[in-house]
Amino acid sequence: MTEKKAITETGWNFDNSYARLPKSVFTRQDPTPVRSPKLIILNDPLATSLGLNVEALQSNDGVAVLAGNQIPEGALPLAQAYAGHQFGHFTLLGDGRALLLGEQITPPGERFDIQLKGSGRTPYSRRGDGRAALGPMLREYIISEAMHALGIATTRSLAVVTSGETVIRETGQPGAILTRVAASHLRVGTFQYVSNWGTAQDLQALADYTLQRHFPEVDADENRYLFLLQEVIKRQAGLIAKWQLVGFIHGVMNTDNMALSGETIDYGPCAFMDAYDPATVFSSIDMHGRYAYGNQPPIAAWNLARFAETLLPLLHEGEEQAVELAEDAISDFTELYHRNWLAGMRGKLGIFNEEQEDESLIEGLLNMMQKYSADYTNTFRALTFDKPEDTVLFGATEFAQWHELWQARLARQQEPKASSHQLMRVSNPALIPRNHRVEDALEAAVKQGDYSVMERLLDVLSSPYEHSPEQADYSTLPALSTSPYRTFCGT
Ligand SMILES: Nc1ncnc2c1ncn2[C@@H]1O[C@H](COP(=O)(O)OP(=O)(O)OP(=O)(O)O)[C@@H](O)[C@H]1O
Repeated sequence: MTEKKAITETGWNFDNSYARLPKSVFTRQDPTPVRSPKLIILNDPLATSLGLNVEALQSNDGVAVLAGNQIPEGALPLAQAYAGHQFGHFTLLGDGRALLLGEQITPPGERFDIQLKGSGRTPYSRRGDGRAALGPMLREYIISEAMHALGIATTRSLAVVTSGETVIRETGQPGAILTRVAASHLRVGTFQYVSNWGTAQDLQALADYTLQRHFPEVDADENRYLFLLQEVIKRQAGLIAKWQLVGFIHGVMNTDNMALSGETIDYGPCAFMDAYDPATVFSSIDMHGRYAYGNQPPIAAWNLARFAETLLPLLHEGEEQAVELAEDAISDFTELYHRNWLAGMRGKLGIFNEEQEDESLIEGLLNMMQKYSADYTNTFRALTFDKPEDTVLFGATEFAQWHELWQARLARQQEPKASSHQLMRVSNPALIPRNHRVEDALEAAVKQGDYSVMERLLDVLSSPYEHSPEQADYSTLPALSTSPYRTFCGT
């Protein structure tokens, strides 16, 4: 299927399978060249794993590709069409400031989307300028790479280049382009677009493409499209559980930001929770807490129901039967999610086997953490190292009781204490990208052109489970502030 392409010195080896889909799902569009591209950061390990040559990528020609000023051989830039429910309201969207160059075929034959974000206007730009500012692109770079290091499926960041141009947001900001790497950029919103504006054939072609790309193991004898729905549900159940387990708040779980691959996508207003509180919201535009930490699982189910709706004509020719199949699949999400979450929580508490009361043990801890505003990450870390005195819970009567119950629970399993400790070490990160640390890194980078703060932060975030003394500084909490931390849809 993959055409043979000449491999350039940089190692780019493009195919563009998306361009073989019906024309209604994309528009061919070249990037708009920028004035003077400058490489700010390059992800060397990721580049190498993609089969790219780091030195060649850093050369003028290499950077020109990352800026959209040159199109490498075999690439066929295009803007993807998609729609989406944004805060519940259905809207026509599409890549308004991003272009898919194609898929890099790595030496072992894997396929990854290479997308430039901030590469100029497209037919889907609406009133936008098609550009991105340096701060939000570096923020996406930092947090997506931190998520990857935490072991959470995510789009990756290959590079950020500045454009030498100013973009106007509230003030003038340095313009930048992020190179995003993804298993694909197929979203729930891609299906919503085709379901609304494409033909039945377009929808089937898109579903077949998605199956081939992400679920090639589909059995010829089964209902392929039901399988697609069930597999997407499974991946999301696993993904959202992982978000909850590390306290990640996506912030803008619109249907256009749910990737069918099961990767986390769109790092605009996301942030990690400090003190445990299910009502935590960081996004400045999320007035009613639709995307609060505790709402993420039901919102994922809601988004998946929108996905299922698009598949109805493919699930069964009878409408009633199709709806029944879709409803059954969607109703599995809650149970699947819960199973993933519970398994992860057991790991965070060093528990290997299953007991009926585990859930109430976990809830007991979370309730106390909420009551005393205990830091989510640091509480689990303190328990990992058996240092309850490091938490604000220490001293509370209910904590002493809970601790006793927990210790008794650990004593009831066969595994020795050392094994529990080891399980907790690999289940509880010492480090998350703390909001104040990310802000400090961005401020130094954008305001002073000093990238050293960000580089050091990226370095420690690359091994979040290491629990080394050198990292200790990065797990301290921000100074108390009267105004809560706020994020903005990154532009
Ligand atoms: N400056 C801009 N110019 C044109 N379109 C834009 C601009 N900023 C955002 N958009 C478009 O608005 C929509 C919502 O934006 P949002 O910030 O959620 O996405 P994004 O961060 O640009 O993209 P992605 O979801 O791919 O990470 C998207 O369709 C996006 O392409």
